[in-house]
Amino acid sequence: MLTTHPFDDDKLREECGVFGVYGAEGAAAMTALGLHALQHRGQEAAGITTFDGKTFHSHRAEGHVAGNFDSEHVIARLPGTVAAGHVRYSTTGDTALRNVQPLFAELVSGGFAVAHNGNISNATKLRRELVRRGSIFQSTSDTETIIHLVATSTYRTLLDRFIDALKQLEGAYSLICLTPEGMLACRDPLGIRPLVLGRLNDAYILASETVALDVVGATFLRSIEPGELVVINERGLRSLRPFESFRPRPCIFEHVYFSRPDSIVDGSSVYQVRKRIGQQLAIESPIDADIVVPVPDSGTPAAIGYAQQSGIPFELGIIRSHYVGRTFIQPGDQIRNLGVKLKHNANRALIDGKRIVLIDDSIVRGTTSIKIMQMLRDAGAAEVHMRIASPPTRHSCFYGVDTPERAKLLAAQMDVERMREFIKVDSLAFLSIDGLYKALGEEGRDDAAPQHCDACFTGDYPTRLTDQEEIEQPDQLSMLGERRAI
Ligand SMILES: O=P(O)(O)OC[C@H]1O[C@H](OP(=O)(O)OP(=O)(O)O)[C@H](O)[C@@H]1O
Ligand SMILES: NC(=O)CC[C@H](N)C(=O)O
Ligand code: SF4
Ligand SMILES: [Mg+2]
Repeated sequence: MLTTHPFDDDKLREECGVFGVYGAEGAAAMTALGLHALQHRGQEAAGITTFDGKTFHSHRAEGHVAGNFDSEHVIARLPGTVAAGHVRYSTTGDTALRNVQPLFAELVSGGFAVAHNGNISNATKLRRELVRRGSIFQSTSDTETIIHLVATSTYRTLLDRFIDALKQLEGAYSLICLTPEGMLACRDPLGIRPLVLGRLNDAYILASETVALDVVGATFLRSIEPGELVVINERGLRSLRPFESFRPRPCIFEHVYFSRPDSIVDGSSVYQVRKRIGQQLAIESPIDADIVVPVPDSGTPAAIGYAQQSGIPFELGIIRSHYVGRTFIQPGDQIRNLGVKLKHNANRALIDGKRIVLIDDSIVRGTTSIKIMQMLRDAGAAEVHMRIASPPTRHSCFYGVDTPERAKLLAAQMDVERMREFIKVDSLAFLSIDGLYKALGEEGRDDAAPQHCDACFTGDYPTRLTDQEEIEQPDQLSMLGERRAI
């Protein structure tokens, strides 16, 4: 099976990606392309469901989009002008075929397929109640609770049932659903996870990120607003606001790490924001050095910004192999420990004798930093000053990002000085939380009403975390899988 990250389990990984097409010939092939552009968001599994006006068709598999959706006969088995697709990194429920999305069920209203990016923070509680009332779950995914809530709602129309279901959810969800009555897509009331709308001739396209619109040649229309529900059918697109309105709290980490730099997220170019983050970092934590070196890939735009602001030359002092992770082998511990060395290599000719400013976007467990640091010393670096383009990651994410448990987050265990000693760098500094908001065009963080979710930095979770509050009863979690932890 083709998967990524076999060498670095337990890291802060990506999340999930969703893609939808309404009203285009070859909707499945288009969805495969869209998912390919979203592959960085989830590499455990991929799936596409289509509707041909009468019947739903589905293909779901573990592994990457390429390899599962690149053959003509797979696409030929997915006819229809309407499609929804998903790439997955699990947050609730194990990595098994039964949890691969889109999930599908036959309801009283006909077929219902759902693709979900996010995580429902009261899924265990909802599931327990549903099971008690007779629901028979087919998966261990939080996403399946949505299907059962729609199925068991006492409202008459499918739309009202769907809204009734959404109102019972807590946490983060960008959803694309296929029904015989059309496509339903929505963002949770705080807009924690992204979702954008595009147009390709007469078709509507929905995607987690604008890069997926670009790949099929669609025009970006706008972001789906936090709390917005769109219904797309043969009469066109209708926008509804089923929730009371809140101040949006979109995920700030999309800008730091998750989204592709060529995407526009909530109106901002990810690349430009990352460059501004680097500039801000240079203002906050200057240092005398010979070269600025990024930890590729995601440290690169911030390093460009740091170099431009400080006037210190930018150099590719570390080269990343793009083939690591694309392997058929799941290695044992001994090989796993070689991981970052296989992935990154010091560009010795450049490093030898130099004072280096090393830029990465984040430190999670510290695995990357420790190995890169050793590599730079071995290559003859005179000094290494590490600058991190985000505040210390001290808390787990419960909104669709597969973070390690809190005990494994380096910054949850140590203060910055101890981290510096642990990583063995000459100096270490993180971007301030206000600096991060400044890079996003704000004056700073509005502590009274924060403009983003930034809980992994601040611990300020914007929703209730019902399942976490009840975690003392471990038998509940055993239903949903093993991976959640505080
Ligand atoms: O402290 P750690 O646990 O090592 O995790 C942090 C590292 O993980 C991410 O990179 P990753 O290698 O996943 O992907 P990238 O190539 O997109 O930067 C992130 O950009 C950091 O480099
Ligand atoms: N990372 C995600 O958005 C995952 C979606 C869903 N919670 C799942 O585990 O399948
Ligand atoms: S906790 Fe962090 S990664 Fe998770 S949604 Fe909030 S900002 Fe994003
Ligand atoms: Mg990295």
